[in-house]
Amino acid sequence: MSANILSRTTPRTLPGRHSNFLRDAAPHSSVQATEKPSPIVSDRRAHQAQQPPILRSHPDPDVSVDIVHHANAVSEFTKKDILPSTHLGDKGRLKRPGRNGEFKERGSLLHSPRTSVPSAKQKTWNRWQQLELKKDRARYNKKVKDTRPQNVRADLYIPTVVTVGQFARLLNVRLGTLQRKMVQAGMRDEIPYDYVLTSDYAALLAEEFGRNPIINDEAAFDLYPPPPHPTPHLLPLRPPVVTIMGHVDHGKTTLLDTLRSSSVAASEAGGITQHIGAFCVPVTSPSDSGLDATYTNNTSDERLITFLDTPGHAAFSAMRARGTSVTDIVILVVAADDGVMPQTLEVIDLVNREKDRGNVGMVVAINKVDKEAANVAKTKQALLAANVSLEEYGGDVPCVEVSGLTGRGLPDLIETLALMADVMDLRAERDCSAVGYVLESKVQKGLGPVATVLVSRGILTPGTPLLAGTSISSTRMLLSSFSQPLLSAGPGTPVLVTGWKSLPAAGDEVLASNEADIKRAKANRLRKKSTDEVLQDVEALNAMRKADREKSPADEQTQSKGEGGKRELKIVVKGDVSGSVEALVGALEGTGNHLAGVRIVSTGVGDVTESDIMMAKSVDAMVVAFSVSIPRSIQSIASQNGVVVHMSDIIYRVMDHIQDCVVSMLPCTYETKVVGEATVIQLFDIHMKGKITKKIAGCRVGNGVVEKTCTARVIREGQVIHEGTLRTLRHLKKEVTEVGKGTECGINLLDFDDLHEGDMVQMVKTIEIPGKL
Ligand SMILES: Nc1nc2c(ncn2[C@@H]2O[C@H](COP(=O)(O)OP(=O)(O)OP(=O)(O)O)[C@@H](O)[C@H]2O)c(=O)[nH]1
Repeated sequence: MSANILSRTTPRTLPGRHSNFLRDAAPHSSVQATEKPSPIVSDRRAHQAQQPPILRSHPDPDVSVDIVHHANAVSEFTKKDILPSTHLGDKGRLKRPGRNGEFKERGSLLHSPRTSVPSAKQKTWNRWQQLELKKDRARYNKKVKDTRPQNVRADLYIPTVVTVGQFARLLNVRLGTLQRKMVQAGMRDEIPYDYVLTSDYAALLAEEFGRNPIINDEAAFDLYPPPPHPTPHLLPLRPPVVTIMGHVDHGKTTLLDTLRSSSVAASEAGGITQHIGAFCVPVTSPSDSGLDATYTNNTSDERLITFLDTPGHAAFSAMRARGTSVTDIVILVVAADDGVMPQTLEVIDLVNREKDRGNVGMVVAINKVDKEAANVAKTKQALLAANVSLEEYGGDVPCVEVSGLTGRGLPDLIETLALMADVMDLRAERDCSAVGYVLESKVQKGLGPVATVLVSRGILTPGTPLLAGTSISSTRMLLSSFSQPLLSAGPGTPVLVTGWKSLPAAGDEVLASNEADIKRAKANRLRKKSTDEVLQDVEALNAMRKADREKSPADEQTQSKGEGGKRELKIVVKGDVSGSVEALVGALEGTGNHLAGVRIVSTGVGDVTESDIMMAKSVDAMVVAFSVSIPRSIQSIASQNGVVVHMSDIIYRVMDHIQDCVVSMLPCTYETKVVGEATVIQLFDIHMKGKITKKIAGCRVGNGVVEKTCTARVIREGQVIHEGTLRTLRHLKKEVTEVGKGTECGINLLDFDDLHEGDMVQMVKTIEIPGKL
C-alpha cells in the first residue's frame, strides 16, 4: 500500500523538529521524489535551497510512502495549499472557531498546538531518526578528533581575578561542571557563581580541563641584592654600626653629642629624640679610640664608627626594632640614678632576639655616674636580675661606666667597641652594586625628598640610579652626616641621598642598578602592589559575600546597630619625617575603646597643604600637624572650612590631645542623685483676695539642701506618688532658691495639690557623667 503521507500527516507535522530530522538525516535517503514538496519545513531553512533534494524512506513497512523535501519547493508550498480559505485570516494566521461559531484569526499556524500532535507511528519514527542522527554526529566528532594533533592543549589567558561564573564561560563549560570539578579538587563544599578565583586557582582548574593556562608573569622581574661573596673572610673590613638604645632621658643623645661634639640635644623639641639620626664619628687617634686603622672608609686615614641615635619614647618601638636589624653593636644606656626601666628591659629582649638571628653584640654603658644619686652597684645588680650577664660576673657583656655630660669613660667605651668589632670581624664587599637601607626620609627645603641611607655593601656614588620600595632616585648628591658633599660612600656609612622622585619609606632596601632595570622593576613592583591589593580585596569580597549569604535578617539588624554605635575621630596626619609619622600613627591608632576610637584617613610627610585641608573637610576629619609648619594662608583655609588643625612638636602632647578628643566623643551616662529631703509638717491655705488660691506645705528639711531647680519627688508610705517641679519655695515670707538642712520652708508643687502631712518631698538632681576610656 502506498499513500502520500503528507496528505495524512501534514496538519500534524509542522513543527521545526520534524523538519530538522528530515534535513539532518539526508545521507540515508534512498527513495525518489514523486510528490509535491513538503510544507513542513520552516522558512528558516530556505538557505538550503541550493542543496540537492533530500529523500527519506519510512522505516515502517506499512507506511511505504516517500517523503520529498526540496528546499526550493518549500517556499512555493503555503498554508493555503493545505487549509480551506475559510480557516485562514488576512495575515495568514489560522482562524479558530469563536463562541458564535465564526472563525477568528488568533495564533500562528506554525505554533498551533492542535497541528503539532504527532501520531504514535510518527513519534516512533521521530525517535528512530534522532537515534540515527546521534550516531552520525558521534561518527563525525570521532573523525574530527582523530584528525586533530594529539597532546596539544589550547592556550587560555587567565585574568588576575575572575568569578566562577565568568571562568566557566571562559572555559566554555557548564557552571555545574566547573563547580563539580572544584569540589573534586577539594577546594570547597559549595562554590557560588560569584565566588572570586585568583589567577593561581584558575590556572590549576584550567589544567584540569586540559587547557594551557597563561598568566601574565611580567611582574616577576625585580631587582635583588647581589649574591653573598663566596669568600667573605677575604673582604675588606668596614666600620661597625653602633646603635645607642635605652630608656627615655637616660642620656643617649648627650652621650652621642659628646662623641661628635655637637649639640643635638639642645635643639630637640620637648627634650626628647623623635627620629633616627645617623652619624659617622671619626676617631682621630688610635690611642684615643683604640680602633685599628683598618676601619678607614674613605681615602683619608680617619677611622670611623657609625652611630645610630634611636629615640627612647615607647611610641618609637617600631623604629627601634628597625634600628637593630642594621646594627652590629647595641650600646644599652642605663642611667645610674634611675636603674633598669621598662624600655631598658625592652631593649634587652630585642637584643636577645636579634642575637638568636644573627651577629649582634651588646655593651652596657652605665651613664650619669657623675651624679650624686648614681648607684652603679645597684644598677649592675638590676641588670643581672634582667638576665644581662655582665663580664665582671663571668658573662659576655662588657660594661663601661660613663658620663655623657662630662665625657668620663668615653675612651673606654670606644675601646670596648673597637675590641668587639675586631672580634666580630665585620667585612663587606666594595666592588659590587651598592645595597643599603633607608633609615629615614623627609622632604627638605631646597633639596626635595631626601633619605638617610646606610650603605651595607658596595660603594654608592653620585649619579647612581637607586630603587627603594617603589621610589627611584638619580642620586643627585651624597651628603655626610655633617652635611659635607661626598664623592662616594662605602659599607657601614650613613649618607643623605638626594634626587628621589618620591619619598621612600624608612626600612626599605636600597638597590643600585642601571636606569632601565630600575624603571622596569619599579613598574613591576607597582603592578604587583596593585595586584596584591586586588587579591586582598578578593579575600574580603569572598568573605563578605559569604557572610551576606549566611546572614539572617536578625543578624543584619544587630550588625548595623553595632557599626552605627562606634564613633570615630578621623585624623589626617602630617609629619616632618616618615619615621615620626609612622610612630604617631601607631600611637594614635590604639586610642579609644569599642564605643569611640581613632581612624587615620591619610598620612603624609611635609607641610600641611590646602589639599590636606580639603581632604580632611571631605571626610569630616581633623588634621594633626607634627613638627611641621602651617602657613597662615592654609590656617585661614582651615578655619574657613571648619577643619580643626592640631599642631605640636611633642608626641605625648599629641597623644594626650587626641585622647581628650576621643573621650569627649564617648556617650555620657546619667545618674540621679538625691540632694535633699524635707518632711511635710503642716498644710496651710493661702488666701488671696478672700479666695483660697494655693495650698502650701510647711516642711522641715531633714537632709541636704532643697533646691528650687531640682526635680521634686513626693513619697507617701514608701511609694513615689508624684514627680515634678516646685512652683514655690519660701522661707518665712520670702521666695528663696534653696533651703538648707534643719530649716523650715513652704513648698508648693506645680500640677500637684494633694500633699498630706507626713509626706516626704525628695529633691533629685540628674548628673551627667562623661565617658571614660
Ligand atoms: N648629670 C648628668 N646628666 C646627664 C648625663 N647625660 C645626660 N644627662 C641629662 O639627662 C637629660 C636627658 O638627656 P638626653 O641625652 O636627652 O637623654 P635621651 O636618653 O637621649 O632622651 P630621649 O631623647 O628622650 O630618649 C638631659 O637633661 C641631660 O643633660 C650625664 O652623664 N650626667
